[in-house]
Amino acid sequence: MGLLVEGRWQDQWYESSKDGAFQREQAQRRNWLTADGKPGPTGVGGFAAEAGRYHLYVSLACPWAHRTLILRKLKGLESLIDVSVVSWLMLENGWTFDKHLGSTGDKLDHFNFMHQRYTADTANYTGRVTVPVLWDKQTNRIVNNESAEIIRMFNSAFDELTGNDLDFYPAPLRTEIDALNERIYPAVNNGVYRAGFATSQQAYEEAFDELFGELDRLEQLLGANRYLTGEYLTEADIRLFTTMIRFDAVYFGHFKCNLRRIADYPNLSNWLREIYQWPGIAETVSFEHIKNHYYGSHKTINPTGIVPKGPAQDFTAAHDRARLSGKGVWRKAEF
Ligand SMILES: N[C@@H](CCC(=O)N[C@@H](CS)C(=O)NCC(=O)O)C(=O)O
Repeated sequence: MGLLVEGRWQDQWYESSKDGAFQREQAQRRNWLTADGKPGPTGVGGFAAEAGRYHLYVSLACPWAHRTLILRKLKGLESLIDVSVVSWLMLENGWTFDKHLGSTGDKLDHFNFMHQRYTADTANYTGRVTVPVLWDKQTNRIVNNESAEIIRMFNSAFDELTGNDLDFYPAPLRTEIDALNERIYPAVNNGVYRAGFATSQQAYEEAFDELFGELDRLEQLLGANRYLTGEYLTEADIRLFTTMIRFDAVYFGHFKCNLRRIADYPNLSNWLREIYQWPGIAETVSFEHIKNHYYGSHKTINPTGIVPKGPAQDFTAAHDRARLSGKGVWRKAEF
């Protein structure tokens, strides 16, 4: 685990703040890929949607990268955007392309380390080397390394090329989706990390209480709603899914989020099984990468690197969600 300083790799664990709270660095590359190459909400323009031009770097262990893989799959982008998968083990060299440890290798340049991808973008890059990364082969630049934005681009930029009319961020539901994301990101998606990487009892307990407070609210919401916003499966569900699918196997033990398992929440666990069983989604889930990565890589919180064998889980078991009315994914009238 480390970071780049002026283009040089330094092995260094996360620095927490004075009060022991985990600080996540803001993603630094924020350009948008758009249908015609016009600039998006941030960054510069020039990144037009084209088949074969862009490459996605992911870890199958990482919940943020996982979102982008799901949108790539459900939006029919697999033949347009190829993927390189990093190794599950992230130690002194950060993310690597070690093929003996689950990586596909770097399909573009055969780099050994993900930090080489960042210095290929900017020779004197300073910052953490994170996944996902959306890379432009034409300009040799990182388009964007913020998953929340990459999934928005995937939701629409390629529609004319693919003819895919699924909409995970439909206009009439945006206010609700934004509000859910704003609650769920700090308390749940990042909340499990805030609990797991806290270096003071107080910071841990604050994260823990917020996390389970929010899970209780979501459990209640999913008692009335088939999906988070109601009848349609949206981006908000996908973003919650990638944290929930890792919860009982990793966050409960490794990150000490152990008030309750997701399996103990009837609505959340049935919702989780429904999403897991959604066509295409199970193929994006790798418990081999997930468990090996967290337990093997975080030596400060699991010094032996021993990976627990359990828990026994079956996400293919029947769910009860059909009792609530659902319409699947929203379809765009035109694009
Ligand atoms: N804001 C980023 C966060 C990505 C992120 O933190 N990824 C983790 C893996 S789960 C990572 O690459 N960490 C390496 C590091 O921080 O050194 C996003 O959502 O895309």
